[in-house]
Amino acid sequence: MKLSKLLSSLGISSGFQEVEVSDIVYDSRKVKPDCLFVCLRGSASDGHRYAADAARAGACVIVAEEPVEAPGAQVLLTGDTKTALALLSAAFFGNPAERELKVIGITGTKGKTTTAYMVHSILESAGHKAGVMGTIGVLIGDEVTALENTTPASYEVQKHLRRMADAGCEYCVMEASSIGLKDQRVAGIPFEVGVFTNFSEDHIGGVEHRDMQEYLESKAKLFSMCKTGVVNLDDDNVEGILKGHTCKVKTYGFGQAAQLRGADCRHLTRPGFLGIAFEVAGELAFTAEVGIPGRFNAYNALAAIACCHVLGIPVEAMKQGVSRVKVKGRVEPVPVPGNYTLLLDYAHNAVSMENLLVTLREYEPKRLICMFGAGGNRPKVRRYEMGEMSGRLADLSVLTADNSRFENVLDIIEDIKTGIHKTAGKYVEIPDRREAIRWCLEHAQDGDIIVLAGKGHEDYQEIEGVKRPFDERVVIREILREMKEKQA
Ligand SMILES: CC(=O)N[C@H]1[C@@H](OP(=O)(O)OP(=O)(O)OC[C@H]2O[C@@H](n3ccc(=O)[nH]c3=O)[C@H](O)[C@@H]2O)O[C@H](CO)[C@@H](O)[C@@H]1O[C@H](C)C(=O)N[C@@H](C)C(=O)N[C@H](CCC(=O)O)C(=O)O
Ligand SMILES: Nc1ncnc2c1ncn2[C@@H]1O[C@H](COP(=O)(O)OP(=O)(O)OP(=O)(O)O)[C@@H](O)[C@H]1O
Repeated sequence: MKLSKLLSSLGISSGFQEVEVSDIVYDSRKVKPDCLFVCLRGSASDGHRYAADAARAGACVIVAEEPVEAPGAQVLLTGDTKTALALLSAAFFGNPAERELKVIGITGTKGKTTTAYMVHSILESAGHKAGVMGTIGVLIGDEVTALENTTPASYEVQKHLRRMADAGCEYCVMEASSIGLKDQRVAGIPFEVGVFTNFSEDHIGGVEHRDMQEYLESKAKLFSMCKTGVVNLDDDNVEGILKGHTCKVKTYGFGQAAQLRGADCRHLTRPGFLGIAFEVAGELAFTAEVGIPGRFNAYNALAAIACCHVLGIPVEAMKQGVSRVKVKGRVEPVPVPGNYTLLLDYAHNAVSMENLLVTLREYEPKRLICMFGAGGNRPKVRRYEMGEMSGRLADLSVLTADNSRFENVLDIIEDIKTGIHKTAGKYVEIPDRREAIRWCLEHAQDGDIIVLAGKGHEDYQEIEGVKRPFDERVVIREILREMKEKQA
């Protein structure tokens, strides 16, 4: 693409010699001839240090916030290279969000992935092709491409928006993480709708947010980037989220003041299926039956319904969408032949495990069985806490491996047991995860709820630095087949 065309996205029309730019790159190790290199200040390093290397490797233009040495390349100085990267990338990929796609952004501490998949399910039920971008990866049709971040670097965001537009999508539903918003990874995207799910303490410290105020302000940015903001009126921080907003506002919640209200939540249960139903009132009136369990999923469904209401989607598609929704690894049911329920969930810390087990307990299982392990080379306190939580809330804990990384799985299990021993919780230890799943399936009784926690959407197990294929859906199918063959 011509440099002049790219620079017009930054409002620059003169001062540079015209060249053909082959690509945009922000990592000097990936520079290719005639590319434009953007220097970013990161958490561990500073791209400005690599400007000279990038120029020597063939970059023809360097975008920087301070003068840099760049032999043979033209240097463009700007006040904010992160925003520049976002705008240049949008132009490089032909501005897919301006011309071809309606983009919906979802922010909040919890429920982003689930709400995104609910909006996607409703849109597809209404006959609209939509893509999803977030923690699970990029979904286009049935194909999922993994991502390094929930909200990836702006160049990747724009590249995947282009892929969606080329695949004929009308919509992109994307998770806008607070760090993604702070880092300008979605800068320049004219969001059709921004959705706020909820706000609580998370992502503070280290390379993430300085404090809660910065975390809240980062999320709030979405509401000056979208046409309509759909916000949870029951959340205590809604005022903070809307501070400085420039969008129209649509409210949802289970309280009386919301424009779109939920009421009368009730559990739906039959063998192999758990869901939640509620009444939608206010601007719409119908019964929503959600195909995944938990009161929090009634909130996520109401958020998705409110978002689709703004988009003018008919009620019939909303009903169908929330009842059909499946989110990989988020209280995901797996079909089994017996009269019990088997679920996969991503919970891999004490807070999510508490949320999950308290929610499942509400379905009054005969026994609640929780199979889990804990990550190696991660803080031990997480293992003690998870052990204590499962010991307190499950009828039986099955202790096994997760991503042990470079640690011995038996040592990790010992740490989990330290937590369990603070409770009267029963447990069994089966260090091999496949064998632990087999044990659960062989010992399942009618009315049980068995949850395999920790891996969620992941399809690998990381042991000694190697990611080995391990998709629990496949493993379960194989074990069930072996059990059937043994019986025959
Ligand atoms: C702290 C943080 O957000 N880091 C992100 C950031 O990398 P960084 O700032 O650490 O990069 P750096 O190593 O300091 O390097 C700075 C610059 O110098 C460049 N460089 C570096 C070395 C070199 O030799 N040459 C060179 O050019 C780098 O390419 C980069 O442009 O930019 C990378 C590319 O966009 C991200 O992948 C990376 O996310 C890391 C993996 C991460 O863990 N981020 C977390 C905190 C995050 O973003 N999480 C959110 C929220 C998730 C949630 O809601 O649960 C997310 O959206 O994923
Ligand atoms: N609306 C909600 N309120 C509270 N907890 C929720 C809500 N939705 C989901 N959860 C809990 O959080 C877990 C993660 O849900 P989900 O992946 O949808 O959220 P997320 O915001 O994408 O999270 P993450 O950024 O950690 O991936 C769920 O398994 C559930 O236990």
